[in-house]
Amino acid sequence: MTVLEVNQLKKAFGEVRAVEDISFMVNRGEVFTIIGPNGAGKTTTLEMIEGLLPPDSGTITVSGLSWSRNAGEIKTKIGVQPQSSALFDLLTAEENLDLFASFYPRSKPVEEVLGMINLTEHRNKRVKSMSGGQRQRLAIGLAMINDPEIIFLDEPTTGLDPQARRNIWDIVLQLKEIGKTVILTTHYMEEAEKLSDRVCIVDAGRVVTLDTPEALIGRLTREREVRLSFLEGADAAARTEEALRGVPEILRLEREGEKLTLWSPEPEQALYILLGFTKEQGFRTQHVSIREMSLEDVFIAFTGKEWRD
Ligand SMILES: Nc1ncnc2c1ncn2[C@@H]1O[C@H](COP(=O)(O)OP(=O)(O)OP(=O)(O)O)[C@@H](O)[C@H]1O
Repeated sequence: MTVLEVNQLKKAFGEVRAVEDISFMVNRGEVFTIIGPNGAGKTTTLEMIEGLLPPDSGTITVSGLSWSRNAGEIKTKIGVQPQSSALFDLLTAEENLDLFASFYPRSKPVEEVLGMINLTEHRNKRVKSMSGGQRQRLAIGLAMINDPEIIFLDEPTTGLDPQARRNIWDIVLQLKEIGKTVILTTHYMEEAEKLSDRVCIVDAGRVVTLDTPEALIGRLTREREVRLSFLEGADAAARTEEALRGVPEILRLEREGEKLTLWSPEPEQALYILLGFTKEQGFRTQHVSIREMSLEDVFIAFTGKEWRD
């Protein structure tokens, strides 16, 4: 069931065409991640969906409602993670949650939210003495205080250390478990791959591709990189390289000393041929690996830009 539908959104700031044409639909209960290079239009898109910025054209439907007619109702259905700078520094975690809860006619018990964001023990800690990770968790808590259907998290893990980042992943997965829809942006590829049901890649204000991480990776060329090295050293590697030239399953070969790398659309078959030859010659191989494609390869293939991490 669709909970969010975005159709042909456009937004310009003077000469800057931040969002050219963005359309997508999000299903209930999914983690939907928007990724893209710097300035691709991700934040502008989120701000339009969140009702903070009016689009120049296009439509946004949240659970069948539109901002122009049902703004009050939409506000009860969405939760937006505030910038951690918007938290009240002198208030405790619990006081911040109480305050935000008072803005809504209906809210989730503060106790429950503290548990979900793993701040029960720190409920009486003031924001100003919290770590970056604790502040981000509190910001996510504020986004869920009105028990919304859709939760927007704009780069919730940027600048956090790996452990703090993982703690945030746990919260996202818990939200998914209880049936919430999460719209996420991130600059971390591993995060997008791990958390998302579907990933939408935007570039220059347009959707360039949208699918599950697995399907996106599967759409790339089936060529795989196979690496190995030879215990007998460079000579054995050179002789194997020579023997494999012209094998139809092997598209390309590169050698550096005792290390050999090859590219093949049928890596298992290529390895079978290669190992047949090395066995015959009495060469011993080690560090054999087939590199799998990742979301990072998808990103580079679709945007032509390196991923920044
Ligand atoms: N209020 C504004 N006034 C003028 N230009 C803006 C404004 N907000 C965004 N832009 C411009 O619109 C483009 C898209 O910006 P946006 O912040 O949506 O990109 P983003 O994909 O979120 O980028 P990042 O990954 O760097 O956060 C950029 O060129 C940006 O400079």
